[in-house]
Amino acid sequence: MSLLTLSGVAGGYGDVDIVTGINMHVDAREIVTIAGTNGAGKSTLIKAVMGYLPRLSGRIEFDGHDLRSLSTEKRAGIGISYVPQVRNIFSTLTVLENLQVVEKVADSRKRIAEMFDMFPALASRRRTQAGNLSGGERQQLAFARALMSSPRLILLDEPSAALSPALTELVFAEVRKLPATGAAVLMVEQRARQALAFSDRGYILDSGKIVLTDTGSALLANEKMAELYLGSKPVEPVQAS
Ligand SMILES: Nc1ncnc2c1ncn2[C@@H]1O[C@H](COP(=O)(O)OP(=O)(O)OP(=O)(O)O)[C@@H](O)[C@H]1O
Repeated sequence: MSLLTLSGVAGGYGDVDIVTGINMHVDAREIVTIAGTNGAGKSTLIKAVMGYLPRLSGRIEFDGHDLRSLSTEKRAGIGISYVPQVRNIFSTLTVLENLQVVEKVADSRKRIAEMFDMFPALASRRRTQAGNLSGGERQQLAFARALMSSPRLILLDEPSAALSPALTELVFAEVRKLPATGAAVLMVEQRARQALAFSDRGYILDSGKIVLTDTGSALLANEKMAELYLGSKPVEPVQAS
């Protein structure tokens, strides 16, 4: 049985459904990327899993729980963490305080020490106000906050948003480490080619519907679809002769 299963999910913010007929799953410790056109409903889909959609139909199950019967807080309590695209840290608090304020952590001091082991850049900046961190460090802090509760599923909404190519590499390297902590990852990413290269599987969304799903490598190998939905191939650097 999958860790997360969506069956016939539809929903939106007003009268009109933004996503429809969604069937998808995420297995334990998998990395799954949702890619697709702008406005296709990618972020809407992960908001549905966390309970942020005002209108929803269909079934969402997580580890045997019917998620729709649970509040967002209860979903967090059973092992789901969500890292939104913006406002995912408290800028006026220090790095350490950002970790200390995460609620419902069994042994907060121990877990903070583990987070500092996992993210050494944060350890050395523990007294720094989070608003003064670099973009990459902020994203690491957002991940560390999400990991404090030892989740089994982390929902990431565009972790590379607003980051330079170099910082994107760094943040993606951190994403790749998440399964080793026991968490599966369901991620929305604009830099879809890069993300699918290290994802176990992916779903391509167009106008609120899944149009294709396969392993990350198979989606990248499907040149026609990749060109259509994943943007142009990055230009290879020219070798000096
Ligand atoms: N809070 C909201 N209230 C009303 N409509 C919304 C809300 N959030 C998103 N939408 C609309 O839902 C549609 C899908 O948005 P969503 O953010 O899920 O798309 P996306 O695929 O993640 O897009 P992008 O790649 O451009 O971020 C868009 O038309 C958007 O305007």
